[in-house]
Amino acid sequence: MSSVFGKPRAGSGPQSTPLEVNLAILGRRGAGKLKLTPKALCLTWLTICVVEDTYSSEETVDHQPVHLRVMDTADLDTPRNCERYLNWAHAFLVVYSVDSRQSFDSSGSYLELLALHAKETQRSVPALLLGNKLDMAQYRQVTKAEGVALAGRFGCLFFEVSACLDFEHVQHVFHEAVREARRELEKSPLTRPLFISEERALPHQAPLTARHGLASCTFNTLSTVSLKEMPTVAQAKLVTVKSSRAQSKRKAPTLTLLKGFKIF
Ligand SMILES: Nc1nc2c(ncn2[C@@H]2O[C@H](COP(=O)(O)OP(=O)(O)OP(=O)(O)O)[C@@H](O)[C@H]2O)c(=O)[nH]1
Repeated sequence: MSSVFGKPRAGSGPQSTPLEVNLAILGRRGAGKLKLTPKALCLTWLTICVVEDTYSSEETVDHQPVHLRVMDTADLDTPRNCERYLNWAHAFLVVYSVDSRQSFDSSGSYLELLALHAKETQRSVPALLLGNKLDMAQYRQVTKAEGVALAGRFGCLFFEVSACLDFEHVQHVFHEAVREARRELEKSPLTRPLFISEERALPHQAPLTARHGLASCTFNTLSTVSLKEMPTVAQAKLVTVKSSRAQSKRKAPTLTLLKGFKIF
């Protein structure tokens, strides 16, 4: 095992600045995203939950300290309000459940969305396709070959795992995601600020829904709002943002956050 969750290893001294990696987990309801988050996998992991369902931890991957943030998104059946993760993540884990054809179909929509986003922004963000619930293989609705083929179509790595039973393999996948993100960051070292944008589409851009049949996604918000309008601390103000996870799970419609502060 190349690292210990939550415990920086000997050798990752304070002199080395951790690499910051944001990882978003996408997938249909019930695919196992929450189960896959290290919070669910390892109770000793030091998690800081500031934005609902975004977790962070100090990791060591290939002897390099990494500050890893994981966003467990909560779309219902199709991609929604995507800009909150499209512009935030350095890598994506697209998850389906091997015992659910519907979740596999949704993972195709997510990969399509990511490909469109990469095309529109001219920025490639790595994605990994993950077939979860391998322990349910006797109820398979999706073959491994189909997973391999879908991943091949979008040029992403593919894994089958069981979030319930195989912690080490899941951890390996997270580390692969970090490696993929690191490769991209080395090519283009501009790191994106963690920023919660208000859900507001600019009037001159048609939403993705209209153009590509995907649910309520706009690609433009952060690139125009956060990068140009990132306020100084003195200008920071309270804003209310929607949390789809809160809406779907905890029935709380909104979260109030301090806009302008680096959250972690
Ligand atoms: N057998 C099995 N069940 C799993 C596995 N991963 C998740 N589950 C179960 O599948 C159900 C859904 O898992 P979640 O992690 O909540 O799925 P989610 O994608 O976060 O779903 P939403 O929160 O609705 O978006 C739960 O009952 C989990 O216990 C797995 O690897 N094997």
